[in-house]
Amino acid sequence: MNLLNCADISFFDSFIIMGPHSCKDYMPSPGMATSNSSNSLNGAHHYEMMGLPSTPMPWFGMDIGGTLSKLVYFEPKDMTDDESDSEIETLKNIRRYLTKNSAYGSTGHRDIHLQMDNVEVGGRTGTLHFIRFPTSEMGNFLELAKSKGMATLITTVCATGGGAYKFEDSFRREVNMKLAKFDELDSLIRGMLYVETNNPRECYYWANPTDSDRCHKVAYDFSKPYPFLLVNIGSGVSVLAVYGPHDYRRVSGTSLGGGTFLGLCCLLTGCNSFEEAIELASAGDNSHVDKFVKDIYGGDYQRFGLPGDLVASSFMGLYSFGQMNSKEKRTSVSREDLARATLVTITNNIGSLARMCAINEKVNRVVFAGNFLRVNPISMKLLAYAMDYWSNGTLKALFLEHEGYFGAVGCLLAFNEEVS
Ligand SMILES: Nc1ncnc2c1ncn2[C@@H]1O[C@H](COP(=O)(O)OP(=O)(O)O)[C@@H](O)[C@H]1O
Ligand SMILES: CC(C)(COP(=O)(O)O)[C@@H](O)C(=O)NCCC(=O)O
Repeated sequence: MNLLNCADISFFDSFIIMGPHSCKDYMPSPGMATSNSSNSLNGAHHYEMMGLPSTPMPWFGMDIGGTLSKLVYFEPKDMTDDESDSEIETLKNIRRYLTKNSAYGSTGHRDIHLQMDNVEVGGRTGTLHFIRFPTSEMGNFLELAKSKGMATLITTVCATGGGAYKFEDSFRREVNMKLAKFDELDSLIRGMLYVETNNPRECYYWANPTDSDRCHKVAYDFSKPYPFLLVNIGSGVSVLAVYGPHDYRRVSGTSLGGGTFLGLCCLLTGCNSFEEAIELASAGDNSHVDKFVKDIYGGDYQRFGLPGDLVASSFMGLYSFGQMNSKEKRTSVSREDLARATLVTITNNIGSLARMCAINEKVNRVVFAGNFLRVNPISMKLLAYAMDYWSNGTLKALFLEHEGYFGAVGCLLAFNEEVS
């Protein structure tokens, strides 16, 4: 298993043991570090005694998506001396382990730049930490948990995303852990509204998106958010029309999403990761691959307002007869160009769907979220331009710093509200 090495086992041990409610149910297995546990108050009991909300620490929210699992960890910072003294050693170890490291094995990462300090969750003040790992590692994660004797533990973790359903039986079977499941789109909206409210620079737009010298991010005041369209670009794409905190509809979606980009890009270029795919695309030129309106019309298609530099047909440039025949052109095109063309194709298609949905729903703000936009300014700028251009300036594309983490935050909040 790649996700974990020996040093990391404590992270996942900790995670499995210490989901919400776990202190109450926690039974240490032989050999575990529990030096203080015998004479410590358990979490739930302790908080009740202190008059604090009864959800025991640690607090995790997990969003198990089609590609990535997102884990949000709340680190309390308002602990009294009494509370600190009586905290069991395992909890201290978890906090230390999670907050001192930024990488967990070769595929687990903490996005330190996204950390949110001094936020309030469930009546407590603390820090939110943002961690992700590939969902493809989940089987190994459970395997490891089992091999560590976790099956004897009874604990509950709040979870959302398709994986909360898909892996529910495996969690119960392998580690005897219950998942408190929350709907992913409810969680997405709840988390997004919470993070946006708590981070003044969360929401932004791209000014001058087509001018590389003048293009820059500008903070956007999203304090009066409704109505808006929320386009979540994960493995696939969901489009939600949001009219209030609990009032929304899933109006559309497409299977051509972030997963499609990554899959096609790996096939076409031989790349092996999202980061590599984006790096290739950044150095590529889709005009070597796509066919433009001007390639067909010799200029603009004026009657219907299609500019000559609009892609008329994605990837078709590879097969057209210009100076070279198609076979030569195919072999002369670079991996970078193919990656760029794939990125542009997927992004434009999502932009087009978003625009149609916005018109249908009569909204003028389109918020894009999801990890497809991670380290991906090319797509953000394309979406920003497309929304603006095709709406004659009436539609605004907005983006969010915490891109793919809202579902995990939302289910953490929902769980705490439900319990307290
Ligand atoms: N490190 C990464 N590994 C894989 N995909 C990534 C990574 N970073 C960004 N992505 C992109 O994000 C998409 C997944 O987005 P996410 O919002 O996490 O969706 P899901 O919930 O379906 O996993 C991938 O399909 C890919 O396009
Ligand atoms: C099924 C999903 C909600 C799962 O969410 P994801 O893990 O992709 O973030 C999403 O992939 C989706 O909306 N797909 C598009 C399906 C469609 O409308 O064609």
